[in-house]
Amino acid sequence: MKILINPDVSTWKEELARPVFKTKKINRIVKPILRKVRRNGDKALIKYAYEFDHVELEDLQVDQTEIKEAAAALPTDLKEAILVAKKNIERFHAAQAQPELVEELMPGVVCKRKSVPIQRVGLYIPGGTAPLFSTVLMLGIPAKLAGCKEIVLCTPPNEEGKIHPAILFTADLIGIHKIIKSGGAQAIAAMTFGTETVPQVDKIFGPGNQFVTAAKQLATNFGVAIDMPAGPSEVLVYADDTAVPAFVAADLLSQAEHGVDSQVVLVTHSQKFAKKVLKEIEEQVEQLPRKDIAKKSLENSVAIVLNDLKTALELINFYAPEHLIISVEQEEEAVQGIVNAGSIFIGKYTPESVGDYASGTNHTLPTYGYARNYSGVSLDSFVKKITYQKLSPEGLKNLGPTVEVMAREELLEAHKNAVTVRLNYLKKNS
Ligand SMILES: NC(=O)c1ccc[n+]([C@@H]2O[C@H](COP(=O)([O-])OP(=O)(O)OC[C@H]3O[C@@H](n4cnc5c(N)ncnc54)[C@H](O)[C@@H]3O)[C@@H](O)[C@H]2O)c1
Ligand SMILES: N[C@H](CO)Cc1c[nH]c[nH+]1
Ligand SMILES: [Zn+2]
Repeated sequence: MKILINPDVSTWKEELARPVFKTKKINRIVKPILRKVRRNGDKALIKYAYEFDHVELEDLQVDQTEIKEAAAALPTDLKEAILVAKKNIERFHAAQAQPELVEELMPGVVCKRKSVPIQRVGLYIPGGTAPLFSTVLMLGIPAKLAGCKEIVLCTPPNEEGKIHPAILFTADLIGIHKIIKSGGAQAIAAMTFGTETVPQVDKIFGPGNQFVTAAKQLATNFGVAIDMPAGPSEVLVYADDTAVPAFVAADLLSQAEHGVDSQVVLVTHSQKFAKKVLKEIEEQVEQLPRKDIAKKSLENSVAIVLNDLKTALELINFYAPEHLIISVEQEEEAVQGIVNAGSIFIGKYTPESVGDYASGTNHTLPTYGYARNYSGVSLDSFVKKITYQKLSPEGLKNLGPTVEVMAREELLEAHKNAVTVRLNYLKKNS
């Protein structure tokens, strides 16, 4: 991890570039996968499980016995932890529900807006290098709260053709019963087109590696919606001398261990502090089971020393991190100055990992700088908002002339007539 001192604004883009494969290169791999799954359905999923997950699958769907065995295999403390996390996530997401909106805008003109669940949703749970059962909570809970009718979950199997028991236990706890042993771009393709075993869905959710993220983006060409591009994890820590270097190092490593393509950034005001953090990282990383992954992603990472809060805020908003930790004396000013971030962790006692698991917020968040224009997953992501309007005869008399004039000016006579025939009818019959 290199240290940069007051880099010029013109260099920020290059210095903070995320370590991504070129879209063209990734699409060359992913497009044929989509095509083959569309054409060959389950057969293609089985073939790709062999090629990428090194397993010969007989059945793609997890059966009830596997789910029961999973519950029995989990230690009690883990089950209890999952229940605590579930409670917080459920409460925070249930509180996001918006009541039906009704407004009478003119006498007799009533408009409404109501949230309606997206009927068929697909949840992708990463499982390549770590079994992210916490993501089952993050996606399954809002899907259930929203009232989605059909929920399918896809996740890659291990080399024995099994899914991690914590994923199965959590899915069962939430009430998701269609669990498919398929990962990567092929799983996204299956939920996009449907196969013999995997139902076609209306919207696909979930983070994943670059193949998954690219497949999700391509899937939108085939009528399916996606939550957002949620790719390799990242964190930016903004810390001054009041922060604890050991805490900051631990936070940076917590996201660096996700994948070799993760990126972590430290923004601070003194080179001395940056050096202390780097020294801590060097020591702490050696203790990690995933140190090889973490070390690789540290190569993509950077510590930036900037003179003042204003420049720091400019850089953070430019980078638009997935996760932002703020551990500085001018905490409130810093928090208020942020306009681009997926989720913000405030103060030295708020590690990013609480949000990953159990604080209640959602951990499926926009990466690659998409925090500039996307929100993280929430209850809202699982609903559509339908609007309604109803006019009484009085309402039509009040509003009709306005519409007639506007339609006339747009040269759309049929639009105007739809109002005029009714107004004439009302005149004749009143
Ligand atoms: N942004 C977020 O909210 C968020 C949340 C959790 C995790 N993540 C990220 O999710 C990612 C999880 O990645 P992962 O790899 O561990 O699991 P994954 O489940 O996303 O991907 C594993 C699958 O990738 C496919 N694959 C692997 N190599 C391939 C190749 N060469 N060609 C084609 N397909 C290939 C295989 O099908 C495999 O099953 C990490 O990058 C992590 O940072 C992000
Ligand atoms: N940090 C990831 C989101 O970028 C989520 C996660 C799951 N488990 C641990 N972390
Ligand atoms: Zn994490």
